[in-house]
Amino acid sequence: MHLHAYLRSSETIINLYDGAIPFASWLKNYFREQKKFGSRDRRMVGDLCFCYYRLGKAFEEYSLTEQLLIGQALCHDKSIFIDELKPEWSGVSSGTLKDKLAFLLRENNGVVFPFLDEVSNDIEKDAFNLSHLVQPDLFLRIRPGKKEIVLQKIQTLAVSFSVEGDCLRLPIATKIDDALEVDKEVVVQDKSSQRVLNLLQHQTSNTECQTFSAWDCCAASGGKSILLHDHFPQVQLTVSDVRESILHNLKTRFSRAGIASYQSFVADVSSPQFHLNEKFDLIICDAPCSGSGTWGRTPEQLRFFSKQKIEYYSLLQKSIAVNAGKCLKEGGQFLYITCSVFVKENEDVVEYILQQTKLRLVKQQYFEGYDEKADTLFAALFAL
Ligand SMILES: C[S@@+](CC[C@H](N)C(=O)[O-])C[C@H]1O[C@@H](n2cnc3c(N)ncnc32)[C@H](O)[C@@H]1O
Repeated sequence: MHLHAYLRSSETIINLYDGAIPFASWLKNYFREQKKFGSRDRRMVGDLCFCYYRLGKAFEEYSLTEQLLIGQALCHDKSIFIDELKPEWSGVSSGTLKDKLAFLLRENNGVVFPFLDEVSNDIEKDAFNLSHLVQPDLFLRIRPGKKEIVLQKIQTLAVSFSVEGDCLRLPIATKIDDALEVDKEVVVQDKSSQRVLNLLQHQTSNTECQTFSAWDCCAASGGKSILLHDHFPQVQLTVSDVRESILHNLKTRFSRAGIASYQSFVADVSSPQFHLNEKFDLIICDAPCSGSGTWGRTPEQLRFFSKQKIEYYSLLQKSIAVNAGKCLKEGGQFLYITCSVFVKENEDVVEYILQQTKLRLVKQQYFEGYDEKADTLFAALFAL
């Protein structure tokens, strides 16, 4: 395909996509139906679209074609589109992101993240804003006892990688499924997500050899539960989620991960009718959220997320956290987690929990990923 044809195809796609499902899944389906795109075409068009979404609404007054080109200029050091169609911009390609933005935006203020006023003051806003122009990396967590075999296998992939403890960083498009046994040897888990239970570790050091009970009340497909199990294999685990279908995924993953002993149930923990007879030593409340700390991976959200939804999530998080908190044993710990950077979903929820329950705040912090091509998470540890 010709460069102009790539641009036209990307424009068609952007005009068709409505934000209802993640763009990556939508695009996969689109390409499956449109047989004319070869693998190079898919790569080129996909890249044009993703770089366009990374701009958020910062260049809205420009035409779609211009925005596609600006996306290339900002998100890549070198792009064939710039070399061929905008050679006058080539000079800025090697500058810093800030320089590039200043050159391309002229009068505009350089804000690609649309809700900076909602972002916590603990987040370095300039760096966070600019991070959306950079594609995050792929992170794997190496499971206990698997490091040697994983590192051997990873060499066969012939890709650049780095390892920090159990955290393996790879280029985003690395195909790992053929080389590694996902969930058995490694878990696909962002770097910040891998660190989030560290808040807990020193708190639970006295239970390290004893069994203790834990409830992951918004378990989804079990990312945090597998992490917890790997930190504390003696844990007596209970998992639940409002979606039965996601618990099926969890069961499949648990079976691959070798976790056989656990309880599971479906429950809407936000409901006023929610009640559980059991109490736990540890509750992990990885609440549904805007995901605003992960939009580097889903940049279409910079355009499609509506601000009213922040309030919706905040209310949901408050009711889930307060209801779940009632199931904590005296002396137990409650870990509230989101992958959001918004005050209303984090600090405000913490305040609400303190007002509405007997929980004490031990520590709260952001796990920042915006300087290192990773996600940003928030976690608050409470004790009773
Ligand atoms: C951020 S995800 C959890 C991710 C998971 N802990 C992990 O590490 O893979 C939030 C989960 O909360 C669930 N959820 C949403 N509303 C809920 C509710 N009212 N009660 C219980 N779970 C809920 C969603 O279905 C979703 O799977």
